[in-house]
Amino acid sequence: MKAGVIGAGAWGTALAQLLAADGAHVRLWALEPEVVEAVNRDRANPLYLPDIPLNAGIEATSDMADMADRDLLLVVCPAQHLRSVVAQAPAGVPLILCSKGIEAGTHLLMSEVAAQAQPQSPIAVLSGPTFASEVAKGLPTAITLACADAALAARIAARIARPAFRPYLSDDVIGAEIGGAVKNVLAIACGVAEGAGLGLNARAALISRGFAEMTRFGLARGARAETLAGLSGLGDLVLTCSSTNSRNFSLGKGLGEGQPAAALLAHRRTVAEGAFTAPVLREAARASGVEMPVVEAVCALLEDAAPLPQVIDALLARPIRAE
Ligand SMILES: NC(=O)c1ccc[n+]([C@@H]2O[C@H](COP(=O)([O-])OP(=O)(O)OC[C@H]3O[C@@H](n4cnc5c(N)ncnc54)[C@H](O)[C@@H]3O)[C@@H](O)[C@H]2O)c1
Ligand SMILES: O=P(O)(O)OC[C@H](O)CO
Repeated sequence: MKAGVIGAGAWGTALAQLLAADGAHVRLWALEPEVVEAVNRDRANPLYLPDIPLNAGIEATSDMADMADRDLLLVVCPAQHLRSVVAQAPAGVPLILCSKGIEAGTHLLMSEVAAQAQPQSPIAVLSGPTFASEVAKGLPTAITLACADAALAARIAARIARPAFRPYLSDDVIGAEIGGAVKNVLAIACGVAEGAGLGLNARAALISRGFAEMTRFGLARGARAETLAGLSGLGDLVLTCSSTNSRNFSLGKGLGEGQPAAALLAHRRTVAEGAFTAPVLREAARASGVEMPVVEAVCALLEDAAPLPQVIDALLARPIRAE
């Protein structure tokens, strides 16, 4: 299968590197002409994945028409741009969605957005605990590959699996997507706990109670509990809530240190998806009557709606209830 990767940020570049590791030709679509030039001329992407020499089989382009001969397209743009990006992709080619988020306004998951933007294209989702730089360096990684069509999932798995990159198959596309979207918001919360010096007990509480929120929301949207407890849910939650390698965790750390959200978000080149997902998730959860107090707290901090001590007090003062 001839693979194309749409989006040359950290994750798209790392996936292109993975796919080209065996000498295969991989075409990488980048928005920025300087990224195309750097990949083709210098075998590097200093803007988004610095210090990683890229494989010779990666050919960058900024022309989406160059993706027309691909058998498989990995879509790796920020979630809020996925609709417009997928609409430009060639029709009918299987799309593997790697973005993590929920679309603002529609509350749709990426697979639902892609199905509207490219109704002829089969869809799969690739999601799990995967820091781009580690995958690009060939460090061991396991990930969920979710697809309603088991035969297509097997074909994709055969194309993307490597000795140190191990996909686990699932037919629960919605569950895989909800885990990836919600964990980014919870990682902001854990970053806040770190930045504010609240301690590791607080972080563990946020991970566990955050996971309860993810599960409530996921079940309400038709996800399966075992998917949420797998790589794309709990696995990614644990990864992203424990390291400043996570952009979402780092954003939260800044908030916890008292820096204003607007300053932290202004002029960012890289994407902290949780900042975009949080208000959409709050809206979607409220609309379906799902309680998500940690998500509500993250929104309050991102919107500068209340000072940090007040947000923490409000979380701690919630009524005692059964776990
Ligand atoms: N970085 C990771 O480790 C990682 C791992 C798994 C999943 N993801 C997900 O992959 C997606 C992409 O993240 P990333 O880390 O590769 O990005 P990044 O933060 O490294 O780079 C930002 C990307 O956004 C693109 N972009 C900016 N404006 C755009 C527009 N108008 N239209 C299309 N693209 C635009 C840029 O070209 C660039 O590719 C996100 O949803 C993220 O959650 C990232
Ligand atoms: O840097 P983050 O917070 O966007 O996390 C990257 C990946 O989603 C981790 O799986």
